[in-house]
Amino acid sequence: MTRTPLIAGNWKMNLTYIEAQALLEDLVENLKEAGHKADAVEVAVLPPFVDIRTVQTVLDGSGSGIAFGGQDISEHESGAYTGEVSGTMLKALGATYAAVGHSERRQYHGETEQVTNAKVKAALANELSPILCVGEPLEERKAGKHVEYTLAQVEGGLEGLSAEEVKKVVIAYEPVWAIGTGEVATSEDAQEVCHEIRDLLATKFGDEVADAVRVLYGGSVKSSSIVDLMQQADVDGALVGGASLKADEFAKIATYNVAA
Ligand SMILES: O=C[C@H](O)COP(=O)(O)O
Repeated sequence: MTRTPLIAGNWKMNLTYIEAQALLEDLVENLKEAGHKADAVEVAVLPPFVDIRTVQTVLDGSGSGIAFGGQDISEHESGAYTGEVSGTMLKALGATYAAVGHSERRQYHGETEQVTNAKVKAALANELSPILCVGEPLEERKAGKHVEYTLAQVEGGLEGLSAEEVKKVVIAYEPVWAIGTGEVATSEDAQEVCHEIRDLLATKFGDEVADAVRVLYGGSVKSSSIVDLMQQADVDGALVGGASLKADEFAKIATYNVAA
């Protein structure tokens, strides 16, 4: 099984819909100039909810093959949940992905393992691929417990899913200490944990599932670090924050495989 690499840009709480349109138009152009082949490396963006309609309009008919998704999804299907956005709403816009359990959601919005698991299920129920984010804070890494901590999050996020459902999930390993800090985990650090995640998937869901699931690395990824990361056997792409806000830099990351 050959996994198609995925380079996903998480815009976080940045860009008005007008800025989003300009960035995306630049990105489409930069990817074209850099020789991006959508069937070799998949590119996706995760805009703020209010930008998604604009993103859909720019991408529709652009021929870029860029996918998009939500940075979050409600665990509920519909109803009196003020401020929430449902899987049905995202799907209706043509979204492919929904990020779930990002460390910023866990940290600033108190999202528990149970909520994360319910959101993974809500995404799958709406034919969206969840990007399940996991990763340890600095204390856990210092204590040498980073693998244990991260695998517990993977198990929690996938609780109650069938093997067929797990195949549709993308897992993003994002050590919290490397997010937005400029501190990139070494490619060996990324490989160690991504490999353990794949091992866990094999044990729990079988080799076919472990072979199919894409495991990304996230945390201060830049064009200068992507090539080494992508050379690791179990790293299938990147979840990019800050660097996805610059069209030329993000296009460079997404075309790491194109000879200069
Ligand atoms: O979702 C993306 C990650 O939080 C990484 O963000 P960063 O590339 O700004 O460190």
